[in-house]
Amino acid sequence: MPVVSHCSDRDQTLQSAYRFLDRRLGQARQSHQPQLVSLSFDIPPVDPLMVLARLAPSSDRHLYLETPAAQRSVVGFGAALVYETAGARRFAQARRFIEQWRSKTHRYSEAGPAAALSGADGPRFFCAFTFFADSQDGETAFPAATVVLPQWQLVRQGGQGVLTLNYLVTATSDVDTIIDNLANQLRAVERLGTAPWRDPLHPARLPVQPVPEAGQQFRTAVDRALSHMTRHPVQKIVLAHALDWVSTEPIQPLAALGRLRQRYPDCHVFSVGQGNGKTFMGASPERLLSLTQGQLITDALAGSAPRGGAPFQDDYLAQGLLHNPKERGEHRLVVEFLARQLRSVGLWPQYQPRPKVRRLSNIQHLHTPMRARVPRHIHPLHIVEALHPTPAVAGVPTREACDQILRFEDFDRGLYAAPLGWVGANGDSEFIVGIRSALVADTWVRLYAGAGIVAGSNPDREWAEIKLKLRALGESLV
Ligand SMILES: C=C(O[C@H]1C=CC=C(C(=O)O)[C@@H]1O)C(=O)O
Repeated sequence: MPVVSHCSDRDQTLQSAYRFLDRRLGQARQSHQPQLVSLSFDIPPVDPLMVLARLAPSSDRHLYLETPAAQRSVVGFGAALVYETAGARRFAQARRFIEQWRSKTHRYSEAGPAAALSGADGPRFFCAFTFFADSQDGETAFPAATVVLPQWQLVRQGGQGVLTLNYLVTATSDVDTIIDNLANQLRAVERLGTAPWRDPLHPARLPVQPVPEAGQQFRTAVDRALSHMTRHPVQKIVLAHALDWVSTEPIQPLAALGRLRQRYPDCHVFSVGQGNGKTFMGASPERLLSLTQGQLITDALAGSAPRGGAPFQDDYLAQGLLHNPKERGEHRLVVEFLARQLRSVGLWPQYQPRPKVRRLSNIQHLHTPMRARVPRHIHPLHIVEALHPTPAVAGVPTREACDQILRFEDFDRGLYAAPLGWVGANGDSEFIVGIRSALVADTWVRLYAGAGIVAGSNPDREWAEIKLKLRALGESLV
């Protein structure tokens, strides 16, 4: 994948981008094969929500992923390539699709050397997987595996921004039009400035949110799961609850994302949509995989306690969490699973023997970050496949726990608790687990929350945890 030229003056750059595209057009005509191009340019570090608000047509596919505390974001819209599949081989098929195109991409980069070094330029293949390999009832409208190479992709890392145009040049492509569109987009991005996006129409209101019903159904499911565990060798089942709710006014996904990133700056705020009016969004504390220049980090996150009203209460609850054998056991199952799965793909995970407490605005969790060096020949999706679903969202053993989830839950998980992220041109990659999430379609919303059930779990306390999670999300949506 050769990278061509670096020059500073924009007009000059557009001219050389023109010549570059014209050569690809010649190749497409000669070979009768479409040529995938990816052109990257330095831009100011624009706010990704501003991009979604001002530049992305609502009928376009999009993916947005931001970690506010790290000042890192990626947003993409439109589609140069789309691949959808389902079934047990979906990760392998997605991997093959990405590799087939990644190796053939013609790259042009006017982004500076820092962008190249940090992998901010070049194509990023966005991926969304559902929890189960085959969708259960189709109501969530997302295929079991989707790979999209967005037409427009904006990466922000600290004070640096890069715009990338991905485009499939065919024998009938018009290079003048492509360059005009590119020049317009670059101008539009520069006009956005770097001020943070604020929703002018829908400022945060008082927390009016859907009130979860009494939870009898969930508590009964917990009872049944506990009774199943006494009779079968299943150590943990993560049961989730879906709360459907119709608002009096349409939900504004952008305003909700703005509130989520303000309230959960340490989390990974995300949104994905296919341009059909349904948006899956949330703020997940759980990173499935972050791969930067061969260094992998994954989060073991399981075991929860509420936040206290004052620092001393917070510390008291955190100490209780750290010394609670049930919560520690639940956490240990995740650590052991991740370590085993990483080893199964040839990696050597490093981690501290004792978890830390990770505090979010509304809840605290036991957390063990795990690291490993990843050789170049191991594909990020190979690791994603080995790790999904972790016992933080499924249970132990995985297969049996998933069977019980299908028995006890009465809704399709869709993208909830499943891997969502991207694979970059240089092998870097990032995937989060889509928890603390909601599916939004105009006035309709489905909120998801789950809790790990192990021997000793108390149905009332698990329901309290579910309510806490649902309320936090519901408050951000309206
Ligand atoms: C499945 C969810 O959370 C998981 C992640 C962290 C802590 C969890 C817990 O303590 O139960 C859950 O395993 C969810 O929030 O929907």
